[in-house]
Amino acid sequence: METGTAQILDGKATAAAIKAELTERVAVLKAKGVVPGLGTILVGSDPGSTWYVGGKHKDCTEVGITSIRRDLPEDTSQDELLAVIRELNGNSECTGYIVQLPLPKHINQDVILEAMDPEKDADGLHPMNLGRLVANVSGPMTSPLPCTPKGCVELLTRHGISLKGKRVLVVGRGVTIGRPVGLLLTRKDVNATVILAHTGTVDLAAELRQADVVIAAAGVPHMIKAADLKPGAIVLDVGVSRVDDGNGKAVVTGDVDPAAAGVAAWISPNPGGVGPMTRAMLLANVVETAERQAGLA
Ligand SMILES: Nc1nc2c(c(=O)[nH]1)N[C@@H](CN(C=O)c1ccc(C(=O)N[C@@H](CCC(=O)O)C(=O)O)cc1)CN2
Repeated sequence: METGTAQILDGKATAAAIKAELTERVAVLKAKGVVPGLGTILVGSDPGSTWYVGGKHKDCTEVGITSIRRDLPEDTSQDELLAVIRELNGNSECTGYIVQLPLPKHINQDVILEAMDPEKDADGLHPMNLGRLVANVSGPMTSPLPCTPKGCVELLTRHGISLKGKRVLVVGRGVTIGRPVGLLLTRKDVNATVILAHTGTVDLAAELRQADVVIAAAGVPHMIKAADLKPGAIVLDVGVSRVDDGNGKAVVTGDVDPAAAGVAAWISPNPGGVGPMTRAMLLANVVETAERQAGLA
């Protein structure tokens, strides 16, 4: 098998270019007296979630968006969290906000997401906004899209890759990635044919062999091997796991074995692929919402 041929879907460089564009759009908004503000709610002190939230605030500073942080202890009750949600729903400095996921097990994620003001949902995960994605097959989207699915499409588009007529296999049916990415890719502006595989899929190997594009979002380290792929496939490695590097240090690992680069035509590295795009798309959602609120979009 030939090795090392895949071209890289460089999320880091693409996200940097998007952030530069957003910085200009934020300046236009501010000149019109509109100050976009992102709120974050973090419950607990999981190191990954703490790092992601810190990154969101750093990104906001970089592009000129105000940010508001609500960090709560692990034992915060569902009612206490709902009170913070109500506070941000009514906070005029916060034009959009997110609740960092996953939440501790004693809190019902569905109840929390549903309590958010859908017009302030910067993650596109409120059931109203997910419903808008289900309902809207071809018109312009005027509600926020979940950040990782939106980042996948943007990463491909900015590398000149069209999914029209392509057979896309999504591995993973989670609410933040797998399910919404399937909806996004089957809209008429993308026109892909999507197969959504999950733990109940009987013959994943057969599906992988036929897929022109694989979006791996299962969260199982290196589950997709080079030999599983159709030669020339486009591979987006979205899964994030932290594994021991053998010296007691936790390192980020994707769902795709790095040797897959020898078979794929395009591959997103992990880290450095879809992760930075997720961060950039959150900023894009905040800016787009502020532009709509100001009648500029
Ligand atoms: N409310 C939300 N919660 C979660 C989301 C989300 O979109 N909204 N997605 C993930 C976490 N996440 C953002 O919140 C996120 C994940 C990964 C990255 C990223 O840039 N990863 C780096 C590697 C980082 C590392 O070393 O740990 C990369 O891929 O290069 C950014 C954001 C779950 N929760």
